[in-house]
Amino acid sequence: MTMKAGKQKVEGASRDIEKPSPPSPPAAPPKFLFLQQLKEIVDQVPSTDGHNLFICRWIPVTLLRTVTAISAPVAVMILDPELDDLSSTDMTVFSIVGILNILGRLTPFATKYVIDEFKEKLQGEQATKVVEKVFDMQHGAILTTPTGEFSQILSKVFRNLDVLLPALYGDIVPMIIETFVAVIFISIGYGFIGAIQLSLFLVYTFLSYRAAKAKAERNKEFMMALFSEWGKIVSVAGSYERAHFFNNVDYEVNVASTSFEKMGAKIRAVSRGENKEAMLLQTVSLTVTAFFLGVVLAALGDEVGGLERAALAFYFFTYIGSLDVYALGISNLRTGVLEYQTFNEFVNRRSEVKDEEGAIELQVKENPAIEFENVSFKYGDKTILDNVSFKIDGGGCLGIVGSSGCGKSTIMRLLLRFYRPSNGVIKVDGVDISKVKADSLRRLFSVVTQDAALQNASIRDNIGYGRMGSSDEEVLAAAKAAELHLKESEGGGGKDGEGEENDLTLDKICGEKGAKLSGGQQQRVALARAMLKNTCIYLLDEPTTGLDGVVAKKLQNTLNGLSKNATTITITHHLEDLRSVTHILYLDNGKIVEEGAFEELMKAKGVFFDQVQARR
Ligand SMILES: Nc1ncnc2c1ncn2[C@@H]1O[C@H](COP(=O)(O)OP(=O)(O)OP(=O)(O)O)[C@@H](O)[C@H]1O
Repeated sequence: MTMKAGKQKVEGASRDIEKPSPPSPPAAPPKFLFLQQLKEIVDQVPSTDGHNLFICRWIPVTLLRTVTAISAPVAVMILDPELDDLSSTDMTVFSIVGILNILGRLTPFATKYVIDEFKEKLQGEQATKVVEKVFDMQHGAILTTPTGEFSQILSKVFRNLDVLLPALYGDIVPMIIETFVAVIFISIGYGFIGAIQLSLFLVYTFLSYRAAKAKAERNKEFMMALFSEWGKIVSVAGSYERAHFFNNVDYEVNVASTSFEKMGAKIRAVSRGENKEAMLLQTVSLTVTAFFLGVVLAALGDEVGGLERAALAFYFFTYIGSLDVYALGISNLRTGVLEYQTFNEFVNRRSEVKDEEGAIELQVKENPAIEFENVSFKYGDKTILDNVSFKIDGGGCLGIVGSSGCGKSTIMRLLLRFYRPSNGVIKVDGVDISKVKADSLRRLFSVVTQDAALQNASIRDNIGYGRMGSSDEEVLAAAKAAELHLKESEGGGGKDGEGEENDLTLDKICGEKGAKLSGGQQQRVALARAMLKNTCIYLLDEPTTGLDGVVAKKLQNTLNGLSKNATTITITHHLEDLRSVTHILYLDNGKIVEEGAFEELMKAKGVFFDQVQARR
């Protein structure tokens, strides 16, 4: 590969001065957000496997509940019986009403059973959607969220359906159906009483909703505190070695116990507030509703007989009992929707680098060229890359060096399109990467980063992750290429470094984040994974970190050999490793301050030369 001198810009002459954009005012919450979110949740239901069966079971159970609830007053209204002269028809109908009322007591259990079975399916589906959303999030947002906080958010949305579905399908919708059916019958039989019942129901619903909203807002406050405090508590597990290295066990315990205390204080504050407002509002409105219905019954005209009065009283008595459960359902629904909203706020920090409309598949026939044209990038207001331009011809090998934090890895992230440059264009094989499908772009890269990011699975699975469905022979060949000698490999293997025996096999479990392997072994598994993918662009960010000298040297030879078959970018602090690369960029403060081949830079006796000398 040859670097074209004319294309290389050491310093951009016409650099855009990027001013921080003024903070935008907070967006007003959309109107009827609750209903929108509820619709979003309910809309998911029909897509769920088993939905039709659920509806088939739920409808009869709900109808039974409605029929049961209104059976007594409707029977009396239709039959108009005389208390001291009951006919055999009256007796039969009243027996049926009695049986219905006994069955009616069982409907909450039946509803729960029907919902539970369906909920499991929906939870499974929703969990999948949740994880898909996570992979659609902003790179920075996901990386900077503590694991403990993240796990809380995920578990909350999963548990959320436990509350939400029974509230909606078990308490609220059946109560609304029951009320409207009852109001129709009672209006037919007693005129104004139906209208009064409907008005009281609507007012009660409104007040319960307000109480539920206040409670949910407080719960949200609690939830946010819980997420971040829980994140701190969970991080204690990861502090084991650090705490002992620095004799800071007391400090770590204190961090966790302070978080527990803060959570406890939040719980107390939330429940105190709840008692004061929400519960008071709900209790008062229930009492007022009961009182008015009582007054209405007492005010019925003389033409309404004792049996009718008793049937109506019985109905309103049980109805008021159901109202209490209904209010609890509203409260649970409001909380459930708010939790869903909180989760959405988290995952909706979507990647800004989505595929554009009409994005094309990037297809390359041979090793592609890579080009940065006047690329600038900021994290927030902080400029990380400032007008960077370079080009690697197809099959070329570029080394990127520079002080820590100068923006080397950022170049890699921009190339993989995790972020969008604030200025400039990045091209792969001559195509602007913002115009292509991200999947087709990423398919071209084999990546090794400083963090091996291993799964808690076998070495076979970890290497095989590079190309799913690979055979053991292919996995072993990749391991060998990465200087990871497994026992199953040809010639006995099982040797590390200068021939030290190891116990590595394909079945060896790597542990959480590779904890059961040494740092160097983790790094070689990560390399083998990339080598198994074996694509036309290799991105190597400190690929020999953590390796002993002999293995590092062998591996470096292998990596140097890669450049014959791929376009390669190597980021490293080991400057001597860059002797064979075709071109080196020296970055400082987001700018290219020196560039050229190794020997050219040594002759120039600039910063690169100083760094090489300092390391000798
Ligand atoms: N997600 C992020 N949000 C905000 N700033 C970030 C983020 N990631 C990195 N940075 C900042 O961007 C700058 C460049 O980071 P980058 O990882 O590119 O450095 P680097 O040159 O690869 O460093 P090193 O050699 O230490 O790996 C650093 O100052 C870092 O603090």
